[in-house]
Amino acid sequence: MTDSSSAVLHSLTGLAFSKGHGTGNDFVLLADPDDGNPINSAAVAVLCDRHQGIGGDGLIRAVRSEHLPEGRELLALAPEAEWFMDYRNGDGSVSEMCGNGVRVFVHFLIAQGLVELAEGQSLVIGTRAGIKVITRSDDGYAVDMGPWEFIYPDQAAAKATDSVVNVAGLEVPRPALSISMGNPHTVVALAELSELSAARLHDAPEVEPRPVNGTNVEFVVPAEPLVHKGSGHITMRVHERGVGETQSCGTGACAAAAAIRYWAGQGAPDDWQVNVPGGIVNVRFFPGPDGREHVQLSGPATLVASGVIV
Ligand SMILES: N[C@@H](CCC[C@H](N)C(=O)O)C(=O)O
Repeated sequence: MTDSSSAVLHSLTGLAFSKGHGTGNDFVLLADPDDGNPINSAAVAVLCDRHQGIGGDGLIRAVRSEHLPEGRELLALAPEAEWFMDYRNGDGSVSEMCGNGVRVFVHFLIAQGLVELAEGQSLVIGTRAGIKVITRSDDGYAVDMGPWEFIYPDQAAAKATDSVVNVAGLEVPRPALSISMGNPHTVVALAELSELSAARLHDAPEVEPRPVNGTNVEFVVPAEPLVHKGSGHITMRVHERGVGETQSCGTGACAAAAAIRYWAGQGAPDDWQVNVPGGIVNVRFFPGPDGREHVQLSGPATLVASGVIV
């Protein structure tokens, strides 16, 4: 352990944490209702380190919205959004949104006794991508992720793709489509599962043009046939901004389904099953209460451990 990471860990002695995941996308979870332990990026990186810390793709701090400037803005719109998901990537960088994280966050709030939520009930929470409504079901949580958007709407409308991605393991650059789910994504469709396995996602793929704040990159293979029993089926791997390859990415699954559905054209289904290395998540497109098309993400949430930094 380096002197600096050991000093960072030492400064966190006594901090209680939990560890959880959603389809293998794993998080360190901290309950900090009154913002008594604001955490900096160095501490996040040490806690998320898989060899010298607890290990996780990201860190989620549960804090009351009233304590953060971005939370207070949301409270003005939705006073019921008491809890804010303060999400960081494993390298310490801040992201606007995490789709798997939001389910695990709500599961953690319930386990900590900070909220009560029975099956069929919904909770409104704050995130850096706005308020989200989460409904508990018998096997997990369904989240209204809000509308999806093209990052480059003019190019997407004109050419159906707007970017080019180079990744180790695949010989030629691939066309791609960049989609925002509150956070940025660039989706590449591949023809074969063998190509999906060949892609080497240890290092970040090169994306041109690169969205200003970077991007998460999804590689997707549509099933053959694409639609089975009324749902679209796709298989996905992802390289996450600020993390590397992960077992799953909820916002990435939404962006991937949106891109494949857009490319499939009229008649493409609203329901999608997205197979990721860590399991399955489901995506549904539906008319939102604001008149725009919204995306619902559903899947499991699991807590695996709790402990204290020594
Ligand atoms: N794994 C998350 C996305 C986490 C944030 C992402 N790495 C970013 O920087 O935008 C998900 O499940 O959505």
